[in-house]
Amino acid sequence: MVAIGLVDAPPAELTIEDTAAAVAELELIEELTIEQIDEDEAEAEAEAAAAAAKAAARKKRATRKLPTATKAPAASAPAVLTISGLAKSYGATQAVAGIDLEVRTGSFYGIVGPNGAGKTTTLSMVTGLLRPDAGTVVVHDVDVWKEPAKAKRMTGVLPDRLRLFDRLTGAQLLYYSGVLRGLDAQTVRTRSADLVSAFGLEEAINRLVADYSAGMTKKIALACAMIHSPRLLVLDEPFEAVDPVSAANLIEILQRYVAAGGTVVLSSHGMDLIERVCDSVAIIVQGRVLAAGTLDEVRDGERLEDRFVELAGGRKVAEGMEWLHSFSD
Ligand SMILES: Nc1ncnc2c1ncn2[C@@H]1O[C@H](COP(=O)(O)OP(=O)(O)OP(=O)(O)O)[C@@H](O)[C@H]1O
Repeated sequence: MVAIGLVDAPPAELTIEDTAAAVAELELIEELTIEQIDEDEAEAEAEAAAAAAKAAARKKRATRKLPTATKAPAASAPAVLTISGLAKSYGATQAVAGIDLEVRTGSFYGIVGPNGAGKTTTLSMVTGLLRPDAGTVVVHDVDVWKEPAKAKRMTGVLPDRLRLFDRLTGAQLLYYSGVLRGLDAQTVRTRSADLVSAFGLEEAINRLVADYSAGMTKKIALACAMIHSPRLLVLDEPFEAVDPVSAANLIEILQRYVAAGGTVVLSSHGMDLIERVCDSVAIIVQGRVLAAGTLDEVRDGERLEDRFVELAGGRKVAEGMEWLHSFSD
């Protein structure tokens, strides 16, 4: 092997073969260097393209017109619901790890969070269905866990796992819910008729609730939660399994209720829906509130979904699972 440096100043005894070998080696090195440069350039280009794409996405997000947020109640509006230091563990699982929230009268308040974030556990403690390990819940100056009966009269609840007396017909269930809340029979009948028509349950109302579809069950449960015209409605996933027309009806009913001074707290995975109807929102992740306030404060110039994904730890890149594409039949 001939040293490359010798090519520049070939000694007198250098043979033609040696010179040819040195030139070939030089050419090879040049080729490799060009390849390396090409690779580096490609890498730099890819990096620049990725940075440009990110910047463009950021610019697009910044210039994209966000859905207009509904006006939140004034900061001076009285609180209808105050949650302080709420915590709950199931054995070793800490479901709710010290939640503080304030919901003002006349607010349409959305609670969002990934699966298992602690939303249902929180709402169950708020509505007197699950005793907290620590913390307090106050509804209109009434401590839910000190005076549960009084607090429950002011609250309408749509729990997550619907446990209804489903061997009753829809009409019987509504009647039962009304009289249980202290309404007289005539008032229950009048309100039942309004609710049945608002939810489009006319055809089903005399059938057993056990035979209802998932969406119909949700609607009758919602009607039961509203029949005593509570000050506060706490609804866990109210739109899950509900068709778009019924959902639009329901939103209108809830918006009118809020406009008249009622307050709605609902959990949902539908970011667009929350953005469209709620004036305030809390993002709960791993049992803690990571952001809460008016919709504009929380989304901070981004879409709520982007903000949510950011706070919830970003998207996971799906790797592996190649077996899913091998189609075993
Ligand atoms: N009855 C229970 N026993 C034991 N662990 C529970 C129970 N209920 C909830 N958990 C746990 O508590 C955590 C919070 O659950 P929770 O149902 O409150 O979450 P979530 O935010 O409502 O979820 P999702 O969006 O999936 O409905 C999860 O880790 C869940 O596994």
